[in-house]
Amino acid sequence: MNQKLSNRLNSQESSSRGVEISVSDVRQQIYLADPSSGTGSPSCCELGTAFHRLIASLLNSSNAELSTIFSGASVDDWAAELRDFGYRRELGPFLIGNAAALHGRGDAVMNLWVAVNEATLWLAQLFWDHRQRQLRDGKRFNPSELANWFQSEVPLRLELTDPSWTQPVVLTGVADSVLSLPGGRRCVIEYKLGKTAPEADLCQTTLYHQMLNDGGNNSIAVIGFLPERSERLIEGNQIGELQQRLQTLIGKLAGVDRPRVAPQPQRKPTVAAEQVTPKPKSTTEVDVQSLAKQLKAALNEADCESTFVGEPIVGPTFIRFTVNPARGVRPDRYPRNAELLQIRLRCQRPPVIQTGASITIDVQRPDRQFVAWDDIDLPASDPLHGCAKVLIGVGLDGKVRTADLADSTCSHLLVAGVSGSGKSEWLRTAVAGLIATNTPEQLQLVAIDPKRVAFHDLQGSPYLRCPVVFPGDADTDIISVLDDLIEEMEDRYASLDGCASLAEWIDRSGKPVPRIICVCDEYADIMLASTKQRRDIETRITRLGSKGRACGIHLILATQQPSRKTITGAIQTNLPGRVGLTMTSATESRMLFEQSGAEDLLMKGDLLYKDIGAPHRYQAVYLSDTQRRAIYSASPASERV
Ligand SMILES: Nc1ncnc2c1ncn2[C@@H]1O[C@H](COP(=O)(O)OP(=O)(O)OP(=O)(O)O)[C@@H](O)[C@H]1O
Repeated sequence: MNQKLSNRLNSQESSSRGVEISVSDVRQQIYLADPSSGTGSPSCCELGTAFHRLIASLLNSSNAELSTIFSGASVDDWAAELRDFGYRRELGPFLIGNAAALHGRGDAVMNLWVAVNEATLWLAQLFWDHRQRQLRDGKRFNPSELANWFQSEVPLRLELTDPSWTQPVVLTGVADSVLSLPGGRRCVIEYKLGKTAPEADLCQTTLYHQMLNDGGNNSIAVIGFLPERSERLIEGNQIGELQQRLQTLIGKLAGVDRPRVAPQPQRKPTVAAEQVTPKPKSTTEVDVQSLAKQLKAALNEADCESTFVGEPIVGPTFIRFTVNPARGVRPDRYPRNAELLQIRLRCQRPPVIQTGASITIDVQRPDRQFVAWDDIDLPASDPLHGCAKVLIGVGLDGKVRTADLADSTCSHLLVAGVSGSGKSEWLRTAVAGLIATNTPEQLQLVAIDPKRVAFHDLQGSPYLRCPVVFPGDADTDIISVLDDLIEEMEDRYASLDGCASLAEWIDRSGKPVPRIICVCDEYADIMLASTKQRRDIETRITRLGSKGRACGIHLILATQQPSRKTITGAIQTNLPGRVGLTMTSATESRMLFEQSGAEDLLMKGDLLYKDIGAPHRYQAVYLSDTQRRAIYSASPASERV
């Protein structure tokens, strides 16, 4: 990052006060207001991340590498060299490392490859033109100066004020790239892979531009690789009106555009999302009939002649068709032909197919809906006991599914999913649901955060039994955190005095006793630190898992890596409730559910949940950063009026 920019960011940070809101919150709201304009997300999240990494890595090449790349005699040579270099350094290792997850997704990989070609050609042309200008002006072309043009992943922060607001709003975000051209002009660039949501992308970029505080001279560009390059450039003098409209929306989202009311976290936070978040669309807005026709034709092509049973059910994420196979068609033909169905129905992932008494085929909705926190009802809370129900998601019937930790079938939860599948969001929403339905006398949280980002906002919360645990910090001993829970468990057993459960104990004493819930994001990080640590942690998790429920101590553990090393036999047995977000392979899905299926989920909170019986599919509830902070920092229920 250049010095000027870094100075500005530091000074902005120190002067910040007011309600904090992130650019991605604003983007999400704009997308939710018109999801028909695109998928809202890259065509495939891991591929999008790989693409970003490749561009950042090219731009961060060493001087020697840049000199080699730009030694050719034509712009095509430069592009070829950039592409080969990017392949060797980023793309090749990514494709090899994710071979299993990318199996059957040849179209998406091809798109990525075309996008990489387009992106390297674009960069080569940009630099070539610069070289030609340098030569024309009699100046030396120095490839290493190009790297200074771009700053990747630039963190930005800006305090906004408005006369009609009750307090300032602090806007935060990370811009993909800031291009500083010779002559002082700067351009904010967002790279998008695939058709996302053009309006939301433009607004996001406009906000980054405003956060750079560059005045009217500089332009913004949203450069998409769809996979062919598409560029939307807006000059500085056209940006003002858009910024004004965005400021109005930000005021609403942050809840500062009207007199503030006392926080009521038991229900919904003060975010004015109801004004911008549409309810899920009715079934008539998806062309279910034409999708059914396409599905029937694809099934016939796959020699899976079928009769459709009942009406298709339209959920927020996918549409479920139930079919009966014609005589002579074996049920296992359906999953084997999932990839053909994916191609014919033009879906991102193969449909999830479950076979049983009849066969269900879940086809991704072309206009996927997210389930906003404001659209759901939280589980009821008992004045004495509080509520032990954890939000899982919303099912096909539109109903909220919860897991009752007081129940032995789901007293502890294991959560797994690849990076970007929505694990951390799910955990944070689960914690928000618990906070919103309990007082600190009814609930104590132990939050373990190896990635340091999942529970940061919880710090200082009265619901915490101990400060948020960041494994790796010098003064943090994860084993003693678990030992403290075991000690508390043994103490509680000594006090239960014949009561079979925490509920019975509370009823007998007439006083609340807090349920203790230990939530850990990415527990593989602490498990795999060393063989000894792995054994030590496994022993403690097993003890808490086997005895914790009766005295109200529960574990919710998440991991990106559901393997034999992290989900050992003892952990499998003692953590009965399973939340599976998108996984990299059928093998990982089997680790959690003893069956495949989670590898075909659609990221962003699309999940399977299982306690007893077969897994069922839900869409996790979306809680914006602002809403989450409002709930995490709201006064506890006991102080509410
Ligand atoms: N329920 C949801 N509804 C809508 N979007 C969601 C939902 N859950 C997650 N997302 C989107 O998916 C993105 C990735 O989510 P999240 O950070 O929770 O993934 P993750 O699995 O924890 O990844 P990592 O392990 O890399 O942190 C989020 O930035 C958010 O935009």
